[in-house]
Amino acid sequence: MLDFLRECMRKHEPVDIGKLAFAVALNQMSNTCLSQNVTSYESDDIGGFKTAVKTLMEVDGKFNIADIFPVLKPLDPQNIRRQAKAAYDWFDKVTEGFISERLKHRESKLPRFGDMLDSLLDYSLDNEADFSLVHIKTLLVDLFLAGTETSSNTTEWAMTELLLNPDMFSKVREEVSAIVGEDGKIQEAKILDLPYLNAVIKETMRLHLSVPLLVPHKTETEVKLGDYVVPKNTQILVNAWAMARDPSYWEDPVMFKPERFLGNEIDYKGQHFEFIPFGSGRRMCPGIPLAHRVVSLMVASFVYHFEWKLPHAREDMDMNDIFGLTLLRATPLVATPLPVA
Ligand code: HEM
Repeated sequence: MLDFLRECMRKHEPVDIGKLAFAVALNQMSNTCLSQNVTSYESDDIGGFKTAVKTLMEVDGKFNIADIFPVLKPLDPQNIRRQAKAAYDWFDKVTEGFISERLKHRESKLPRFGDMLDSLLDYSLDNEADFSLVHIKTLLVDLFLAGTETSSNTTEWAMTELLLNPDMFSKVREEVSAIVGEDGKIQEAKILDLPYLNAVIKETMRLHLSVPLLVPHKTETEVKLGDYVVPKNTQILVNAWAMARDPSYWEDPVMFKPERFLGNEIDYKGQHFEFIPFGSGRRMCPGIPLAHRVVSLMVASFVYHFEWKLPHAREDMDMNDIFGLTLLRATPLVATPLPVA
């Protein structure tokens, strides 16, 4: 990532920060699962991944009239099922390719990668009836979907706020400088110990909640909640976005103020219900440690290694978002990296 940004700096080329963060988050995930990069920033549409993820986040977040009138289901009047199917088919094909490539590699008796895919295949060999290649494929697709746009989107919003607030940008840089080793590299192991950076990430997740209504849940039994009785099989949407802006919990709720997270214990691990960007309870996000690390490292790297020039005045920054399962910036954040003075 840094080499690419230095090249852009040399050529005075602007960078689509969200797209770059998406490519980095995707490769980070593919390296964990498959020990390989699956894309690069230059590749068109991030090798097809970006469109597939975007389509699924858009259609999964749409109000589907067929949920209210099931008789309409076969007609798919909003084209939701057809679009989702095309994107899932694309993902299935790509993921099947990764798995069959690995199976060939294992047959050839070359050294193992020892990564997540190898572990899943080992487990599947011993438990084929319960855990087949289809399960592995589904799990990989889930991880690629759940762990890419969420992380890149949070990074893009954090950078948007920092570029709009130069004092905050400088504070983050100053803090990160303290954990740069003699080789000039940010020491990853120390990245989570930076209180101000941490506060910036939390405040970004509060104000620009990546998954505003969390993932839809369904009651397995009838549930009593206060004075309400929720029948079995009801679809539940939790408006975490509204909770994170509720003025009875937050002072100046629509202002970006990382300081609100300094000197207190409020975090996103599902115990502070006014702030649940990763959900809460049994089905909350299992990717929190990874997400926190990846987003922190990207933001720290962008801020520490470069100055950034926007193509417009700060006041002209478009702060609108597009609603879907994830809350994306309506206008991609584009800026040109410059050398640090
Ligand atoms: C900033 C980044 C991320 C955000 C904001 C985020 C947010 C969420 C949210 C809100 C949910 C639904 C929770 C609920 O409905 O109660 C979820 C589920 C999930 N997330 Fe994340 N996530 C992020 C990154 C990741 C990463 C990096 C991974 C992969 C390692 C991941 C894997 C998952 C999975 C597998 C689920 C489904 C869990 C289940 O249904 O049991 N997420 N995430």
